[in-house]
Amino acid sequence: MDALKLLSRSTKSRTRRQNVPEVTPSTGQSSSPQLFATSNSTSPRKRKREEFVAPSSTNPADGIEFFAENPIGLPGRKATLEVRGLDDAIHDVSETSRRSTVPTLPEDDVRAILREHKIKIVRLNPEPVGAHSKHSRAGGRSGKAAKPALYLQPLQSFQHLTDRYGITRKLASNINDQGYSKPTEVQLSALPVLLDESTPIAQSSDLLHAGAAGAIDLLSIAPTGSGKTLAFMIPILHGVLARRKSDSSTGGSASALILAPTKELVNQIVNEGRKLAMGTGVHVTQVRKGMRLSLAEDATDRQSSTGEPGVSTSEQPITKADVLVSTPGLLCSMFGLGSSSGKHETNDVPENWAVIQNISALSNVQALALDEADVLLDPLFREQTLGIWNSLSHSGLRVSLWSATMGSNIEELTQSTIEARRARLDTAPAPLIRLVVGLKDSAVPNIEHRLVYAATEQGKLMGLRQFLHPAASDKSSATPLLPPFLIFTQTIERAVALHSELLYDIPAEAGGSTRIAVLHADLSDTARDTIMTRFRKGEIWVLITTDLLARGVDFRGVNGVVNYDIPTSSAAYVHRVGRTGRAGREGGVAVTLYSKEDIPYLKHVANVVAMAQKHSGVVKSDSGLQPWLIDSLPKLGKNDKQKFKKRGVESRTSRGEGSDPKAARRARISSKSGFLRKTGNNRKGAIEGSQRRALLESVDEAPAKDADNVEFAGFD
Ligand SMILES: Nc1ncnc2c1ncn2[C@@H]1O[C@H](COP(=O)(O)OP(=O)(O)OP(=O)(O)O)[C@@H](O)[C@H]1O
Repeated sequence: MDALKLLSRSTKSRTRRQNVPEVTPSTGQSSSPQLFATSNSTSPRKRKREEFVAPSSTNPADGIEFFAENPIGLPGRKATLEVRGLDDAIHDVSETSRRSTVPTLPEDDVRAILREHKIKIVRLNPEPVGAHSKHSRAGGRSGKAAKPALYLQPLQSFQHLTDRYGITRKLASNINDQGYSKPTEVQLSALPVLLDESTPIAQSSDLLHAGAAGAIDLLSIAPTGSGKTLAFMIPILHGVLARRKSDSSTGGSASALILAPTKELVNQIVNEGRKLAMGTGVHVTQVRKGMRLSLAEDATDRQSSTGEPGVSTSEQPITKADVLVSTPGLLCSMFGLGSSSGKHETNDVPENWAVIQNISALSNVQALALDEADVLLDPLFREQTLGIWNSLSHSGLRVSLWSATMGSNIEELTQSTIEARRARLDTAPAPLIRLVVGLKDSAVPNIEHRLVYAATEQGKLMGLRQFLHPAASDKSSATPLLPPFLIFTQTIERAVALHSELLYDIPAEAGGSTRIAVLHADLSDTARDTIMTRFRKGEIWVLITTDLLARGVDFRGVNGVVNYDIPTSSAAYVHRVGRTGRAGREGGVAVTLYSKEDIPYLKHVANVVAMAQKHSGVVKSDSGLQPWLIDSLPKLGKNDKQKFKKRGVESRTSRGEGSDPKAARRARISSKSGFLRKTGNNRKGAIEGSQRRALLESVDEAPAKDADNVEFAGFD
């Protein structure tokens, strides 16, 4: 059954659909956006009859009832909590009466909920001894001692955002309008950490000393597609509104900054932010070249004398921005931040950076969120990201880092950056919290992984074509790879080559070559935007790309991901395949094609797949991952691993063409075999040779033929 033909069918042809599921991941909503809620969660301990019964003891099969309100009600609590929270004017409600509407769960229940959802929260930096003395230190890097877990009240329902955390009515109704009914794991745990001013950590002595209860720094590691954007966007918008209310003098200048590694992701964050901020008066602004920003009032005088770039001048219109969203590169070029020392490879704070200059337009930034933080702090972006971070001069700056994968080196770098900045600015320490949802560095459990051995490059191409046009005789029980899907290659050149190979594979009646596109960093911004829009609209069915789209980009309806070239690290695999199976949707398929050349590098992928299968409890016979395979795959040494992470399979790069031209030729994406290519080249050479000869002969004859007609042009 050809899935592409099937998609292009008109209403007349309704035959033979038996192989294709009626409901694919691209259609409709998932039943639950939560990844780890089990169907038979029970109350963690027996209770006395009159005692408050935690929602976790209700039948979770009832979906959202898992977090249903206490039906019995305790004295002073409302028995039921309708959606009325969204209609109440929150600011009229006193703190006490607000809190009284939301039951507080006993610690045992909190533990049970966090355990069930596989959430672990710890404080990384120890609480300073004698925090009341002005210069007490936060303790720098964490010691090796085990960190005790923190058990904070989870966000049981989005309605509690107003009732418990004082989110404005408009912001709450915007969340409601997005159709989010139940918080995902990262939301139910991170939102209270970031919003609640009454938690034990928020009340810790160092924070009270800083006069900033509720302010913490956060490292959040949660699976792909688990709703991290909402988890950092709500506190950011809430913070902007709260600051506006308490201090109108800095109005108009950005008080929050979100950094993300790619333009596509920045675009997406801005869209999400704008939907949430609608009607609140908060401006979520994407940084663009040549943009002029307004300043915090206290910085205006300074700026007018220095003529700092990127900020407002009398000739330029000012762009209003409360929340700025940007890639690090764009922001650096806007403010002329940079270094002459080349890429920053170590984990230290860049002392020699041309940094540590105060940027007036960013002097009011009090919240910094790093989305895909491990990439932003990877050597490629590290210098720019740390430069921006260190240039934010507000003493109350709080930072949150978000990703599905984060190594211990990123944790250490975060801690040392926070500590160095604190020492430089002489600010009070704040708790640094680490929140982990699920298993660190693992793929989401709700997608089906397949490893397919294709022997050679041509085998990979044939394998891919098989997915595009599965034979009618293929009775395999495997979930078919239905469009729309993404194909990842190692380099831009390979993406372009694969695109031209597959361009005419989709039948004309299905839309032909318009259904397939390639997206990479060499395209213009407009072309990239157009392709993204067409893919989101469903006009493009197969999108070939590089790792540019591996991170953060949310295409709700993507049914599958094909790793045409093997990803260069386990984190890269986790993120690539995480483009499907988002928000708990079932049915996404991740196929990794590998050739003989890939075998030395396959182990990291095989390990992630094995782990995902173990945790989902589903091992399909056609997954291509037999236990013997994992055992027999070679393990890469540290140096080779780093080299592979940086360059990928060398024969697929331009460097490989120089070092091993034969291997590079073999690695070329082409459906023709080496023999056919050689014969073709010989024939082409012969034709060119005969054309050249014919041309020479005609040139020799020409003067004789045309001698009579030629004008005399004088002697040279
Ligand atoms: N509470 C919720 N209920 C249902 N859907 C949600 C909820 N929160 C977020 N989503 C949806 O989940 C999808 C993934 O969200 P998001 O892009 O924020 O994930 P992410 O964790 O940032 O993923 P990645 O690690 O790939 O960047 C989006 O389509 C979003 O609209």
